[in-house]
Amino acid sequence: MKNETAVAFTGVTRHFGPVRAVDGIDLTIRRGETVALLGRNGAGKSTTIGLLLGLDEPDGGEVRLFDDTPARAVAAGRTGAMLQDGRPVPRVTVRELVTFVARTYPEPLPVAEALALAGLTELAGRRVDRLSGGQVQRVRFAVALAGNPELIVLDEPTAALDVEAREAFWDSMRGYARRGNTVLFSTHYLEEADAHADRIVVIDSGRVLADGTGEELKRAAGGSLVAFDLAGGPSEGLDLLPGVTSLEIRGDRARLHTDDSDATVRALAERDAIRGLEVAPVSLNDAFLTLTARAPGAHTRPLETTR
Ligand SMILES: Nc1ncnc2c1ncn2[C@@H]1O[C@H](COP(=O)(O)OP(=O)(O)OP(=O)(O)O)[C@@H](O)[C@H]1O
Repeated sequence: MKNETAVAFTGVTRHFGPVRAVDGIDLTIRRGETVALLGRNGAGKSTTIGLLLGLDEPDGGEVRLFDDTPARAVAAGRTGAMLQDGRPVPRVTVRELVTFVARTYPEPLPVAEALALAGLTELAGRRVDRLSGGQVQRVRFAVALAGNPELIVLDEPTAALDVEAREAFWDSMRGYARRGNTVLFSTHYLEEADAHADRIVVIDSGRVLADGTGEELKRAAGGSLVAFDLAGGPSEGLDLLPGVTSLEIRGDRARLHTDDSDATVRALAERDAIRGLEVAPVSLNDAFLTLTARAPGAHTRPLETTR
């Protein structure tokens, strides 16, 4: 039977002196999934990606790509990558560059197809050093696709792109994913992770804090936010109301995180504490902050590992 696992991290660690850049990561990505690696600066995303691509070796644990070593999977063209480095662009045309790279792989994608997937057909004859930032990023995407990889790894692919270029980029990425391929991308942008990934893996301090869909993450971080005016009333006991997971008082306004907003609102109504009542689902932004705020030093259990 065909192995359904594209990426497998088992107990992977990578320390740089006292810095635990990757601190015991277990992660499995199935073929065909689009996964976002979400974390703030220094969370360990790039180190994780470097280990995944065999650019660096773990101190402990094991990384497997398609049940093989990362180095062999990359050399065979099964994995393509777009990393953060800003190499100077050569004075060749887009088509020449992609053709050159494609020839280094055993079973490359036809160049016209790589160009089309990256949205570069019209720009194929243009010199690479005469392109805009967004266009250069698409060239880098085409280069990553050249070997016809089953898995593509993108380290903050849309950093420094404007909204339009970003949308164009994600369109290309989805086109590639729709062919049944696997995508792993890292980002600081919560909205991007939610909009473009089937699954979000939140990492902080080199550990997986949460793993699930955007919806699951929001639920795990406390499903809804219920806010109301205290209007001089007491705040004691609010944190003990049904469903409430945390309480925050800002001036005269109370904000309750709850995983059962109906029960919380009923209890507030009984206390006659519903002035200026507002009930909203937790935004992914709030969920992310809640998750990472729990992080410092603590060995937080992954909140949702359902696969
Ligand atoms: N070669 C290295 N030598 C020493 N420390 C390193 C090295 N590479 C990474 N680190 C440290 O490991 C931690 C994780 O870094 P990493 O680059 O993986 O984070 P990141 O999540 O990719 O951050 P960013 O979003 O800023 O790119 C950081 O504290 C970083 O300073």
